[in-house]
Amino acid sequence: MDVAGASCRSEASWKEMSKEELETQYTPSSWVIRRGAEETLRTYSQIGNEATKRAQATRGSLLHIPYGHREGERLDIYFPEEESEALPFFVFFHGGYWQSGSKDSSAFMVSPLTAKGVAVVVVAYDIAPKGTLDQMVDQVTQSVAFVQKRYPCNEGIYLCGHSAGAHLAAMMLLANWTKHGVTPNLKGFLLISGIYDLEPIVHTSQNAALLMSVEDAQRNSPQRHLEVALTQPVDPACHILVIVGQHDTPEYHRQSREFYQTLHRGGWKASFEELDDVDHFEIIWNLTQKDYVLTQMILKTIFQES
Ligand SMILES: N[C@@H](CC(=O)c1ccccc1NC=O)C(=O)O
Repeated sequence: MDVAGASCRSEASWKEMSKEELETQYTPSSWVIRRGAEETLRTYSQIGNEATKRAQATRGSLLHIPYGHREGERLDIYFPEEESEALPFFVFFHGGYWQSGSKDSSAFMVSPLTAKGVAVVVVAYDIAPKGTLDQMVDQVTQSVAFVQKRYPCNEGIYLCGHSAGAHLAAMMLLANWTKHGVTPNLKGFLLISGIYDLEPIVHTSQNAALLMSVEDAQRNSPQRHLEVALTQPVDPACHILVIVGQHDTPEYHRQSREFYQTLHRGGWKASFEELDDVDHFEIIWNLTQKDYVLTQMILKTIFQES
């Protein structure tokens, strides 16, 4: 199958969907299989809250640290037992369609990662309606620059995001670091159940809070920019894992697959993983478990790379 043809066909496919179908495709909780949609969303918040409380009670941390001048520009850092500044830093951007979620309920992976000597940074950004997509992307860029400036001896910065947070992490592949006066030591990207082309979202109910125009969506779509990018502002040796759950929606599968293909064609060191038998929410809440396949993949990415 010729690749250009494939991407045209799939782009046409969301454009041809009814409003209802598009809405369902961009509602991950409609596709969960083990519990109802509401129970899933409740369980997700509950596990996130509990993991965060546990992380704060059991790990050395620096909480609510400003990385910029605005009130919402804060992050939490959780440390391994043995404190050092020469650590790998795993930086997490939460999901919630750029309009829900918070750092205070997103420290899912702190326990298993800090146990292996990784510092975990959980970033807050101004969600809609307070923040626009452009502002969120700028805030996330600032947060990464902040980590590099504060920990110049870090042993690598690994950016991870979930869903809307994976979009924000992916936008860092296009960031203009010179504007921020620092080049972060980016060693890996873990993009979990993400959205890389924002245009379909404009036509869903999610846009009531986001108020994106088609131009805003296009400007903030890494899928669009990387297809035509001439330069790679991040070291091309940096490993990018594009990950999707078996029970993510077909549109989320398409977006992840196409983003991976674009990275691969662009010469990035990218891989694609579909994780068995997990939905959009379990894929993250399972990160509380040290034996979960994705926890192990993250550790392998951090420790088996030169
Ligand atoms: N309203 C969405 C919620 C959702 O997509 C979501 C919720 C928490 C964390 C991430 C999410 N998805 C993308 O950012 C749903 O019901 O599936």
